[in-house]
Amino acid sequence: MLEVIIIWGIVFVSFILAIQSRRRSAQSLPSVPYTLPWFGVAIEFGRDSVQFFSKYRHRFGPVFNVLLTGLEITMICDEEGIRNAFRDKTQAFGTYTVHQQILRKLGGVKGDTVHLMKDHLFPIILRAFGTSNGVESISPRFNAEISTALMGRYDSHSESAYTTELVPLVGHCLFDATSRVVFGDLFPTDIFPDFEILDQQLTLLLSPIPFAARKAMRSRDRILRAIEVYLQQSWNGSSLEGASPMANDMFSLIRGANLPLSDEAGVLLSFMWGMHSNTINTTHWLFIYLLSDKPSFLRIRDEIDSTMGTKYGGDINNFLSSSSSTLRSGDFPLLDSAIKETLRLTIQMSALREAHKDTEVVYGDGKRAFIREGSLLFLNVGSIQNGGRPDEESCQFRLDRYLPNQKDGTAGKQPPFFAFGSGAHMCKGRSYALYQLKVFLILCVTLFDMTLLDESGKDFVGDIPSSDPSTPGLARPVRRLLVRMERRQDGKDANKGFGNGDSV
Ligand code: HEM
Repeated sequence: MLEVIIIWGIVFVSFILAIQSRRRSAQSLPSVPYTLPWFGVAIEFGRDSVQFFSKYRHRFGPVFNVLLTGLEITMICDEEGIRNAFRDKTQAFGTYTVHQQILRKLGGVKGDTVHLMKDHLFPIILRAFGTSNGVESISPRFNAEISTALMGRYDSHSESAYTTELVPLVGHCLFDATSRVVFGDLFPTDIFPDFEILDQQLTLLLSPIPFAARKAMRSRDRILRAIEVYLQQSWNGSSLEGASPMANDMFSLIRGANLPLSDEAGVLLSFMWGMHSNTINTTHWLFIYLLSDKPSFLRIRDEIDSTMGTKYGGDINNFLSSSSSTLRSGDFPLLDSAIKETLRLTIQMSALREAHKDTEVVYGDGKRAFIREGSLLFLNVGSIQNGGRPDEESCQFRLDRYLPNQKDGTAGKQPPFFAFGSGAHMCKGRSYALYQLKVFLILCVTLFDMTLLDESGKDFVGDIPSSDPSTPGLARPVRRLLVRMERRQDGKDANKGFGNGDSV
């Protein structure tokens, strides 16, 4: 009997809170209606977040409130509003909540390590991965590791051509290379399949029903155990054997915080997720867009072949041993545009903020959205970057959209681009991310003829596979695609020195 009274009591209080919350929201912004107290719009949002935004943006305009698992969130789908929230002139917004969720649920961290991460580790990450000097210092090792990873996979097949799944090809090469660059050769790169599951199921893991993500939790636990073993074996009291200076600086701070070993591993896992997930997914999409569109692919290949010939004497080894600054000099403008276009289309939404005080966000043509202290703000970058409706031109992949000085004047009409965020919390690893994307694509295109295949191994025809609508960060394709890799017979000069065990 007592239990029944308690349960009814909870239900009653939830309803009152829900009604009050609706009344309060109604004073300022429109609210998406819901029937389930506390859960709010969770089911509709979780099923297809892209459709959710498109529907309610159309109905309520670009700024509206939702109740999502007990949290009152203001959704902003407006360029001016997003720009202003990123700029955060009144310093009203923080990122504590989102980092805490990542550390707790993805990293399994039990203690409070958000300040360690934000205030101490992020500046180190920015110096190493967000500046040209930082990337310059790690690029020689990255070039060597990525070539070994790519050619190692090719050499392990006896035939001159082999077929493989696109996701593991891209994922393994980038994951292995960057993990070794940062953490050294002792790092257990064989955790990649578990990392992939964790990334795939992240939305479920972050949801209030994490038991639905049991598979991801098991993967997380296996990864944590492997990182713990790595730390125990490679830490010699002052450095991690073979690791980069940035990893040593980071880990010295983590060790200095006197955390249990499991939390140390969890902090590293959270960092690793930020370092790999978006980069791997973007590279994956870049290949899908280019390989499914032959004319675009051939234009990119011509650009790469021609620059390889004129600037690097037709030898990819010269390219790999050159300074990373040469890649920033605008020698591959079409490739730069293709990467930006891929990011524009695939980043669905990117930023969550909490309001430390009552404030306002100016949006549209001067409208003001009132944001109450304690509520959350969701900056829905995807809806302003890619138009949101499949019939719109801005939803199509256009290789030269971001080419500078377009003759037809379209450069002036480029859609907004916030794939790396903006303002104080802009991505700390953006320079390294772009560097990896470029080098990997240039290597693949120079050394291989690549053909995209469908699940049955036939040449891929038709539309670009749709993305998983439940992933709120960077889109993931729902279809499994294969790729045939065959050593290029033309452009032999650029190929020289590669294959059959030769290394850079
Ligand atoms: C294509 C690859 C990448 C994309 C699209 C990307 C995108 C983003 C975005 C949209 C944010 C959120 C900004 C915000 O909340 O306002 C972010 C934050 C961050 N990114 Fe990246 N990222 C990429 C690669 C990387 C890499 C390689 C690293 C290296 C470790 C990295 C480290 C970080 C960190 C530490 C933050 C948190 C910044 C803060 O809250 O101050 N990212 N990234």
